[in-house]
Amino acid sequence: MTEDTLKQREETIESLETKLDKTRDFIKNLEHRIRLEETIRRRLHNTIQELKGNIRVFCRVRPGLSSAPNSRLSSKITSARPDQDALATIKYPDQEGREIEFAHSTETARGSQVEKSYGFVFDRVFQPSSTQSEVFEEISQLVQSALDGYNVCIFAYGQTGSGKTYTMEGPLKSTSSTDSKVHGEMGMIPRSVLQIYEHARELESKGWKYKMEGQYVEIYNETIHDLLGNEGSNSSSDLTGGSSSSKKHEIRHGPGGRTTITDITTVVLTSPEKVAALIRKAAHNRSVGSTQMNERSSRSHCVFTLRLSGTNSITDEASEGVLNLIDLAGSERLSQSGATGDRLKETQAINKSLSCLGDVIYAIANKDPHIPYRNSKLTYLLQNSLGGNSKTLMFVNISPLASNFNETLCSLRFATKVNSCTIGTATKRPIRG
Ligand SMILES: Nc1ncnc2c1ncn2[C@@H]1O[C@H](COP(=O)(O)OP(=O)(O)OP(=O)(O)O)[C@@H](O)[C@H]1O
Repeated sequence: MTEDTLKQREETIESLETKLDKTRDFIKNLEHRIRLEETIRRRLHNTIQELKGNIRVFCRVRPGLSSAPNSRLSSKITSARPDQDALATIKYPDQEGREIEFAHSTETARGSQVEKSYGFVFDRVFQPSSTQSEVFEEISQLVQSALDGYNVCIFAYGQTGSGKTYTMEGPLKSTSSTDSKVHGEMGMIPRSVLQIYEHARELESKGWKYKMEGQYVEIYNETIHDLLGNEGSNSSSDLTGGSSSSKKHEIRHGPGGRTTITDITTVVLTSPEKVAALIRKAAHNRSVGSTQMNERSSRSHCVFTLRLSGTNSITDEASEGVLNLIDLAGSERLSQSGATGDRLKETQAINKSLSCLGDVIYAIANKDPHIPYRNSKLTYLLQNSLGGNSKTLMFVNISPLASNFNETLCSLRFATKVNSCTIGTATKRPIRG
């Protein structure tokens, strides 16, 4: 090689190195801008959520019974007799999907029929034809908030058989099947976790690393049961088999607004498959309870908690958010249930804890000096996830049957009260350590 060629090559290398340095600087600059934009996105996202209100109510109407009734569904709608299975007259008057109107005829003392109409307005009304994915689209922004470091509570409220579990979990088989129709029926819990996984993975390129831990508990007759526990095991779970533990669990509120439950199983969620296994195990433990306690699933509150801790090694930011998804116990009134003995005790416990939930929400909205969190296990457990530091959404699930009209009216009235509450501005949870 001549000296000239060598020199030429050296010059080319030098020029390429300079170009490479410039490109490196450019990339560094872009990465810095992306990180800044992520911080701005978080702030803007939160502002949008605040403008929408920190407490929102969505109404969802379950489809009617098909010609070949689902036996579980028929047996759940206890007050419906075949001759009363007619659908109520329901109208959805507005284009925006926020209004619902129920028409109901009653007989006067003279035996003539009068039709009365009852109208309600919510943040969103989902008709029976609404799919799980349409419903999730409306809550996905809220789920994102938990990843951004906020506390989020999503409740499903309504009478037994109105579609609370379907909304939250979907049909049980949907969490394990790859069949696309069944998969399409997945409820809010698996969809939330999947979305969180996807976002967390995207955020890795911006320096964020997340740890996700899940817990699933049942509150039955004011007692906490671990739905992920194995009899005789301690705090870690392999999510296989097992039945609900009979251990006594206490709620503890620690520093920095962190709530823990003693002796509870916490599962580190490393894959969507693990979430599906978690839901299957919780459902199994619940059904074990049901056969022993006569349809216990309808008589207990189920709380799925996902704790998301994130750290950013580049910007030194940290966030800790909690997402609670709660399938509340059936809300039917005592007079309707005709309960006696143990059933009466159960119904009283449910009614008390549901009215405590209402009281807590009103007290927060009224800025009362005393918020009665301690009046029920459910509100005490959710103390740090309800109030100024949180975002709350309530689904009011309702039945379309005319025979369920009175219960539907009660549910819609409760939900209207909740909807009239405005909870203070949410702030991020303080970071531990
Ligand atoms: N939107 C829907 N689309 C199709 N099926 C639904 C829908 N909502 C509910 N169902 C079906 O209706 C039945 C009762 O619903 P689900 O078990 O969710 O009621 P629930 O309110 O959770 O009752 P419980 O208080 O007993 O837990 C189930 O068989 C469920 O699959």
